[in-house]
Parts: sequence; C-alpha cells; structure tokens
Amino acid sequence: MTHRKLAPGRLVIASHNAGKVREIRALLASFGIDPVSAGDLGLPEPEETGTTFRDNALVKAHASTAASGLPALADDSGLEVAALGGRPGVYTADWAERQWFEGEKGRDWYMAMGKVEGLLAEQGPDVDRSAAFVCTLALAWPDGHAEVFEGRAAGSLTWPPRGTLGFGYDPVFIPAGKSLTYAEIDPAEKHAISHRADAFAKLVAGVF
Ligand SMILES: O=c1nc[nH]c2c1ncn2[C@H]1C[C@H](O)[C@@H](COP(=O)(O)OP(=O)(O)OP(=O)(O)O)O1
Ligand SMILES: [Mg+2]
Repeated sequence: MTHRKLAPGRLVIASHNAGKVREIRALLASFGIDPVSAGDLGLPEPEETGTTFRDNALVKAHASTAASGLPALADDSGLEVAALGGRPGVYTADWAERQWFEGEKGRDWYMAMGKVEGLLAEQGPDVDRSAAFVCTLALAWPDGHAEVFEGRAAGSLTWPPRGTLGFGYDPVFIPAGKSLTYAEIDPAEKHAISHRADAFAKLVAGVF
C-alpha cells in the first residue's frame, strides 16, 4: 500500500465518542498534528452499516473527509470475548443503550458490561474469561484514498467493574500481564499498551 505523508496541520478525528477523541488527541500530541473532532465541526454521525471494524472505520473516515474536505482519521473498535465466540465485537457500542445522563446523551456502559458478564456467568464458574480489545484506524484523504491499520490488546474480563478512568468497557478489562483494569491505570500507561496504541504505532510508521 502506498502511504501518503500527513503534513502537520489539520486532521479531523472522525469520532463522536468523547473518550476516544481524548485518547486519539493524546496519541497525536507528539506529532505536531492539530486535530479537530467531527463533533467540533458539527459533522453528522454516519450509520455504521458495515459488518467488520474495517468497513465501519472506512465509512466514518470517508464521511468526515467528504463533509470537511480535510484528511480524517476514524477508529472502529470493540471487545471480542473468546467464550462468546468473539461477541460483542463490531457491535460493542450497540450493546450499550443510548441514554441521557445529566442532560447529555451517552451510553449505558454499566448495563453493557453486565450483559457480557451475564452471558459469561451462564457458562459456569470455570468459563474462559479471556478477551481482546480491537482497534481499527482508517485514514481517509480528500482525494478518496484511504488506508487502514489494525491493533489488538489481549486480556481478561473481571467482575465487578473497577476504576473510574478511561471510558466504555475499561472497568472490566485487565490487560494481559497486569492486575489492574484499564480504568484503574494512568491514561499514559493505557496509551503505552492499548489496542488503540498498537494501531496507532502502525499508522505512525506508515504516514508520519
Ligand atoms: O479503549 C477502550 N476502552 C473501553 N471501551 C472501548 C475502548 N475502545 C472501544 N471500546 C468500546 C466502547 C466503544 O463505544 C465501542 C466501539 O464502538 P465504535 O462504534 O467504534 O465507537 P463509538 O460508537 O463509541 O464512537 P464513534 O463511532 O463515533 O467513533 O467499543
Ligand atoms: Mg460508533
């Protein structure tokens, strides 16, 4: 694949998830890239009609670049639970219902984590609790070219949820070789080991 080099300047983060946008901003900070989020620009949130992380990341990246005329970086990610045959996978966000919290629209992550745990519990106390977070980044250019980078982080699920940092399913995910959840470790430490950091390292090698 031919990579284009991203010049320091404007880039759209094609995500409406505040937790993700915060992480991507932190990961971009050291590269002189000045990102603006799709939400900041008032860009619409496209429907994620794909059945793979790759397809959805491309849908989101192309939608933002078409609407803004700027290169756009999208992230489609999710949790694959081994004992659930890889579910919720590409449907990870959908398992958390949209709800209003303190006047802001968000998702009910506690309910979603409970749903995963309920399905694991049905398989008995010795169920395999291993899981992996997946992150697929798509970078789309105004001329229609796009490239995709995939990252993974292995780990296991714990219950009940622990920690208040991060976002989404972080309170139940313990990365491999660690004892604390993603929501209990410093954001900088999450950025050193996460699925998003893994995908990001490949993006950096390709386009920066
Ligand atoms: O580091 C993570 N820590 C915890 N949970 C995570 C993480 N990474 C992805 N996840 C979960 C939550 C997220 O909502 C879903 C991805 O769904 P996904 O469609 O890619 O994102 P989204 O709908 O929340 O925002 P958007 O599409 O606007 O980028 O997987
Ligand atoms: Mg989404």
